[in-house]
Amino acid sequence: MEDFQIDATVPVDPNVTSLCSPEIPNFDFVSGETEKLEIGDTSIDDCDDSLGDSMVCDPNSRLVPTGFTRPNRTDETIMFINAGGDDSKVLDSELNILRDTYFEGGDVLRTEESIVEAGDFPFIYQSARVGNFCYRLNNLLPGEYLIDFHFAEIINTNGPKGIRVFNVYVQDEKVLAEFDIFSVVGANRPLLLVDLRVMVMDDGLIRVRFEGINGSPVVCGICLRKAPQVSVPRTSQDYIKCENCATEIEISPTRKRLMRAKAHDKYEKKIAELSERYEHKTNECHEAWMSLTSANEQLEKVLMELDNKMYEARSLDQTVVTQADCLKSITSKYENEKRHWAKAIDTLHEKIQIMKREQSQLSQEAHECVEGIPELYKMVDGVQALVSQCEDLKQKYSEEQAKRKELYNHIQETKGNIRVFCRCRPLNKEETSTKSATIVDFDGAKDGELGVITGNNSKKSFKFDRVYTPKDGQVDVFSDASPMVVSVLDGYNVCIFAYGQTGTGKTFTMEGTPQNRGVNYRTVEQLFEVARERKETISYNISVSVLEVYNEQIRDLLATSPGSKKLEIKQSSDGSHHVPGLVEAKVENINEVWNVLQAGSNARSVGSNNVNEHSSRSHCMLSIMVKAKNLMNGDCTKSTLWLVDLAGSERLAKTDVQGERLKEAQNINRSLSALGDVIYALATKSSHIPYRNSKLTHLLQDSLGGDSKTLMFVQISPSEHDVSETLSSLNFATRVRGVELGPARKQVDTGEIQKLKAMVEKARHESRSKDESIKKLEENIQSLEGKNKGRDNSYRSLQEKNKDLENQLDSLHNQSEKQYAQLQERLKSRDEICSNLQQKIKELECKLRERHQSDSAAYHQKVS
Ligand SMILES: Nc1ncnc2c1ncn2[C@@H]1O[C@H](COP(=O)(O)OP(=O)(O)OP(=O)(O)O)[C@@H](O)[C@H]1O
Repeated sequence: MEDFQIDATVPVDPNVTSLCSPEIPNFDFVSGETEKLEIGDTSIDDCDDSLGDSMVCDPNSRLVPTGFTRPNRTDETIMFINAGGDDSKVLDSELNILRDTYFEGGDVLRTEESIVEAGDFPFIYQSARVGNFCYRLNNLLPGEYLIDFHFAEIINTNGPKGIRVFNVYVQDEKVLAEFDIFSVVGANRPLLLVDLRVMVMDDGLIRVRFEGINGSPVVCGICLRKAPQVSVPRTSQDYIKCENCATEIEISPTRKRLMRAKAHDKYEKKIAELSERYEHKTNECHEAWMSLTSANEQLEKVLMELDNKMYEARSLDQTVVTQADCLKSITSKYENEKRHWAKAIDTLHEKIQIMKREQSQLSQEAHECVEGIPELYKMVDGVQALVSQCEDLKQKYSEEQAKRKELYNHIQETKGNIRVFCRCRPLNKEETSTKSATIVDFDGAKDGELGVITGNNSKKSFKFDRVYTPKDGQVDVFSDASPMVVSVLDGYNVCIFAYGQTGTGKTFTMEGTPQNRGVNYRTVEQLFEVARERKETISYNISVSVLEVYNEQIRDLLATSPGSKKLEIKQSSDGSHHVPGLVEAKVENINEVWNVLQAGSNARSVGSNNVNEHSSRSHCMLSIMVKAKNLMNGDCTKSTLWLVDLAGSERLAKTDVQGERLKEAQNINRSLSALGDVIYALATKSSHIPYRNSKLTHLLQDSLGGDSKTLMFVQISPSEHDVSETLSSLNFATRVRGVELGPARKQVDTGEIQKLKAMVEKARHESRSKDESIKKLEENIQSLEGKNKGRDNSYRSLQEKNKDLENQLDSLHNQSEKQYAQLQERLKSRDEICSNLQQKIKELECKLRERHQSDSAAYHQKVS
């Protein structure tokens, strides 16, 4: 390798001069086509200086150094191969070297680009062999040859530097180590390494091998020349030729020795000097190389940093843009929220105004209420006074009622607990048609007197509590009976029965007709009316039973399934009598009562061919049970009203009946006699009252005697044909009434009765007026209390509402303020972040600029 000396033709570039890898000590690169690096060059003048004046004109003293010739293509060129081999030229026609040239490996690349500084052979640089490859040049004559290598980075100019670092071997000796074309000349520039001296041995073979270290080797062309003969100064001869005149000057042996010694010294000196220079240059090259490498590295780093900074700047830009967008959206959101909250605040303000108005109104109302409180207190006092008055009145009323009851009872008693009303029916159609005479005289009827013409112009007079002529209607009859009826509501047992001959109007008086309702219906009607009147003080519970007694058998007329079970009269523990199993229909109003009565009437007709016939043979009994509760004092009473339509009284006397009819007649007779006996025993205050002699009296036991009141309707016929029956009935009635009261007692009664009546009326009137005033007072109190309560409630509710609204308002206000503050804070923090970011960006930009400037300066500095 030390034998090779190379001239390199490189473009004139002020920045690139004489660069050489330290690993290639034998290569010199000469800048410029015309310039020569005169390493080891010696001129004849130097010889003259060294040899003295006598040597100046000696031509042999001009020695031309070898190995540093320009690569001109002269006759000594054997062949010229470009990388592809297609443009290769073999200049030595005697040798067929091209045919024996082998290329192994690598690829050929071509380009149309031309390199202007390529000298006489631009075409060489338009193709290149790339990759690891080898040339084998055969059939060369033994001897020395010179090889030129043509390189150019034209093929892969755009690739990064340093990827094509390679070694070159000639004859298996490394002639180029880690050779990098780009680092020497850069891109698109030719590089010519010339005059690699190679010795061809007897085999006539030259092997040139390219191997990459980093990337692929590149070569554009190879030129092979014969090495010129080295001109040796003719120091061995005795003569030297003058360079000016070509005169041969004879040299003496001494001088010759001297000259030789001198030349020897001179050359040695020159060699030493050259060695020194060479060493120095090598060091310089090494340093330059090192500095270039470090500069490159630094440049790399700087560029990397620059890239990083650029990337950072770009990312920061993007961040800034994103932040700005985010900020914009936040701002718009904030604006929207601001608008929303402003609207909400406006609404709240409106609400506050409304609420304030309401509050002031409420306050006003409250003030009014407060102002009205004394009045209210007065009213309350008044109400309290009224309440106490009311209580007082209630007490008085109770007392009055008790008194009234007592008086009423007293009146009833004075009238007689057993009262007898006589009623005469009109002549019926038959009697009228037969022009039957009327034997009843009603002249004293108003005074309860009745006369019956018995015949022979004799007249028998009777006196009763009331006498009703045929003209008297049902209303007249009931008006007298009603006070007794009302007694049942006062807790007295009452018994009303109709007695008389068949067809004299018993049923008519008791039941009546739908157009002319009788005592039964009117009694119950009155009971409900009075009960309704007294409902504030007394509550009544009324139930009804309907039954009949036929042949001493009790039959429930309200029983839905007339049972086979025999109904019996039982005595309760409290002494009252009742019939277990008897239907007691609870009635609330008169319509229900009417339905019950109708049901009883219908049941009575069942199983009978002739209703009237049957009715005359049985006792029809309507029992009205009254349970009363005094709401003022809690007193309870239980009383019964019996309304009895007795069987015809004439049955036994009139006919001489047999069998069943006789039995009926006997039963009727017995029961009516028993009734008479009981009434008689009561009147005479007998120790034993024979109630149990018949089912009729047994059933009526509780309503006959004691405090109970009895009313008997004795029904008579006006017809002369019924005179005996009429007299019989009137006698029976007289017996009942007469024995009971006696005429003297009745007489005494008249004045007192009037007096008591007036008292009762007065008491009743007072009681009613007091009741009314109490009611009114109570109503007033209630309404006042209600109003007061309502006002209190409304005031309270309004106050609560007001409080609620105020609380809501406060909370809303607080909430909105909090949110507003939060939003402001967020906005502030966003602003700060933004400004910080902007500041950072600015700083970074500044830094980047500074870094860029400093780096570029440093780079420039380094490069320069
Ligand atoms: N005061 C009166 N005014 C008009 N008609 C009457 C009066 N009293 C009875 N009558 C009529 O006389 C007839 C017989 O009356 P009612 O049937 O009531 O008699 P009675 O005594 O019940 O008979 P019985 O004992 O057979 O049941 C009926 O048609 C009735 O309308």
